[in-house]
Amino acid sequence: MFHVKQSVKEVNIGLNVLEDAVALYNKHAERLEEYTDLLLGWNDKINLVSRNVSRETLKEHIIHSLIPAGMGLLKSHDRWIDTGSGGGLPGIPLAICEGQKKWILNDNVRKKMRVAQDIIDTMSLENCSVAAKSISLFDLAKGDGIVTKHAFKVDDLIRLLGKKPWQTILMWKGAEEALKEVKSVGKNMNVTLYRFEFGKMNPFYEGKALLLLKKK
Ligand SMILES: C[S@@+](CC[C@H](N)C(=O)[O-])C[C@H]1O[C@@H](n2cnc3c(N)ncnc32)[C@H](O)[C@@H]1O
Repeated sequence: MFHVKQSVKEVNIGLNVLEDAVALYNKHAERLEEYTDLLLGWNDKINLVSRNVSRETLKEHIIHSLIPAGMGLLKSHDRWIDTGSGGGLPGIPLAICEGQKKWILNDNVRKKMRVAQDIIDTMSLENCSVAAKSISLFDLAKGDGIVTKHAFKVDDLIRLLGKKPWQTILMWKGAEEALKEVKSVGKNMNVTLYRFEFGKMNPFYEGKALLLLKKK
């Protein structure tokens, strides 16, 4: 069968973007560290992030979650669904730092969403709620944007969304897997890959990227 290749706009993202995310972290450090404490406490009981994750690595995950805020990529929607959220990444850090927007954490594992709800209640995060079900069963509204960090293959997520009125999907992914996976998606969307080029001093980000899908 003849396949027309999905065209992908590739953009290299420099260190200034990481510096912006670190500055955003520092601005909200107290609340983000409160979240870190709660997540570390729960992670001993339920596997939310990798077992025995250090506080330092968790800080990297949180800064990683904040990167699109500094890039202005969240401006397009007032409500975002974080699907495959697990322990609340990237949704909870974004809800803390982007307080004027609404955030819904979604995961199909109920016990993870019970933890997320407990964190939301403990922190009184009023712009954040949970939906414990498969994203395929979530009632997506027309103006909703979707964020998802290392949770789905591109075509799986698009298949799970089916005929829902999605417009923007922002995925935290490995750059090469993203390029491979995006080949099989339809031509009815604009695709941009933002590669993190933060240098050897920041090995956590090596090979990582943000993939932005926008329906035409
Ligand atoms: C690898 S974890 C990623 C967690 C988090 N985003 C992070 O970066 O730490 C993937 C998550 O996707 C969830 N998941 C898998 N299929 C799903 C579906 N159909 N709907 C919602 N969540 C799903 C899993 O339960 C799991 O918690």
